Amino acid sequence: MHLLAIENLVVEFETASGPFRAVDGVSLHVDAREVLAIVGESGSGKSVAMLAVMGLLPWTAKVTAARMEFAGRDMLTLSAAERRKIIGKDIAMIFQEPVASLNPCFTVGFQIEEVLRVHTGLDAKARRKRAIELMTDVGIPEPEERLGVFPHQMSGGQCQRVMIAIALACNPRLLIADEPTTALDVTIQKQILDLLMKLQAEHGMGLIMITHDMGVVAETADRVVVQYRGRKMEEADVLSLFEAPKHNYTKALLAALPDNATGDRLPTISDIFDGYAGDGASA
Ligand SMILES: Nc1ncnc2c1ncn2[C@@H]1O[C@H](COP(=O)(O)OP(=O)(O)OP(=O)(O)O)[C@@H](O)[C@H]1O
Repeated sequence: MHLLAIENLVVEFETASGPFRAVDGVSLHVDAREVLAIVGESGSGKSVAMLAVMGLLPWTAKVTAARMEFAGRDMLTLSAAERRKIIGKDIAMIFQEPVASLNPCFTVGFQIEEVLRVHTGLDAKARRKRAIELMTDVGIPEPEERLGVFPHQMSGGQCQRVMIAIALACNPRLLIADEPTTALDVTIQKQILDLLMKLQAEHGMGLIMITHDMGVVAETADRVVVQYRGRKMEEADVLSLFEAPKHNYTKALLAALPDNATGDRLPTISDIFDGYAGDGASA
């Protein structure tokens, strides 16, 4: 049994110009202790697919799937109350903009302890102790003092560490990281990726890494799903994908890596993959 299994997921938004299909029949799975990267350029429906799993899409979104199971439970038929018990506890998500993801009005300590209050039976003293433990785990120095600060008093990297602490507060079985390093300085990106990989291994979590960056895929993933215009183009283990990509779009993503630049300009996806009609044509 997979930790998360999705079959034929479709997400359609009601827009002023009619229905818009952001996710078009995506199937994927992830197991415990496995890192699955979902890669594709901006707008390919990576975030929307995972927000559908979390139940975090606005009412204008219509979500259908042949199957959406988490740890053997059918997520499609869960009541809102049952889903709330799983989301934030067994499945947690971190986002691209750590500063914007935290509430500016509350201290970091309050925000970590609030998750523990909602999802665990810990009393106030135990919650504080656990919050200090979590701040230590994510590498924030002087954790006791830092619990009293507000998000704007921390750097972007530190805010992302706090978001990771909040996500890990209830020992989730699955963590979804949506472009977790994109908004951070290059020097900090590596630290945050290393931290995520260390915590994933220590906790034996399944991890879904949403990214547009093949470098991040190479550093983190066991298996990769390549998505384009809402559709899955290719799925492979990470070595096969880099050594023998099957789909033209995957080849274009790889060719657009800075290391593969030959002239004085970086190639873009459309330089390599022009004229693609979205029909799943492979090389
Ligand atoms: N609430 C919404 N209403 C209408 N369209 C939406 C809504 N949310 C997202 N979309 C559209 O769905 C498509 C997929 O968006 P999504 O955020 O999943 O892309 P992505 O691959 O994660 O890229 P990015 O990394 O830029 O977020 C985009 O075209 C986006 O404009």
